[in-house]
Amino acid sequence: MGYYLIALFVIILDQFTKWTVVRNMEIGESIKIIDHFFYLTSHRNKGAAWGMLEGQMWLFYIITLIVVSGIIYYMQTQAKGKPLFQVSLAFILGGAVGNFIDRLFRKEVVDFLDTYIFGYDFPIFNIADSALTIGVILLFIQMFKEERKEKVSEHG
Ligand SMILES: CCC[C@@H]1OC(=O)[C@@H](C)C[C@H](C)CCCCC(=O)CCC[C@@H](CC)/C=C\C=C(/COC)CC[C@@H](O)[C@@H](O)C[C@H](O)CNC1=O
Repeated sequence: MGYYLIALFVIILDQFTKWTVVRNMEIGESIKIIDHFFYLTSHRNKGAAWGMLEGQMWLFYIITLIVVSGIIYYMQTQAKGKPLFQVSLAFILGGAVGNFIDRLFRKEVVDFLDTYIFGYDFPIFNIADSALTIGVILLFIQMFKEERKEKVSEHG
């Protein structure tokens, strides 16, 4: 149950930051935080990453519901007793739900984290995307750990 609180925290932080951007910034408005590195730019995305599949909301609902139900199933079964596994799933769960709420009520996703560190044309993203990406990375680390553990036990 504790791990769901991580997802809840991600959702609340994600929705609060998006709500603040929507309330205080015009679309397209940009606030410089660190010159040439980091800006807050109010942006909307009707698609997935990089604006893929723009407007395909039903597809996004279906994918998100599959992702969310898969995660809850894994949290109740395979991830039992594996903290890193649980935490990575909780981050992905929080991110997926955060963007799902936007897609449901706004029919688009609010983005505002505008960086030039990852390469000039890196898309503008949000807290939910960050949680999803962190969750995916942690999941890979977890899978790598599991694989190594099996290797060691095989060879003793
Ligand atoms: C992060 C997944 C995108 C997120 O997926 C979601 O919601 C999930 C739960 C449901 C989608 C319907 C399906 C995802 C398809 C997978 C995908 O797309 C592969 C992406 C790779 C990814 C590593 C995992 C790299 C990085 C992306 C970005 C930067 O992330 C830090 C760009 C974010 C900006 O394009 C921003 O405008 C996006 C906008 O906020 C809507 N966000 C979504 O669709």
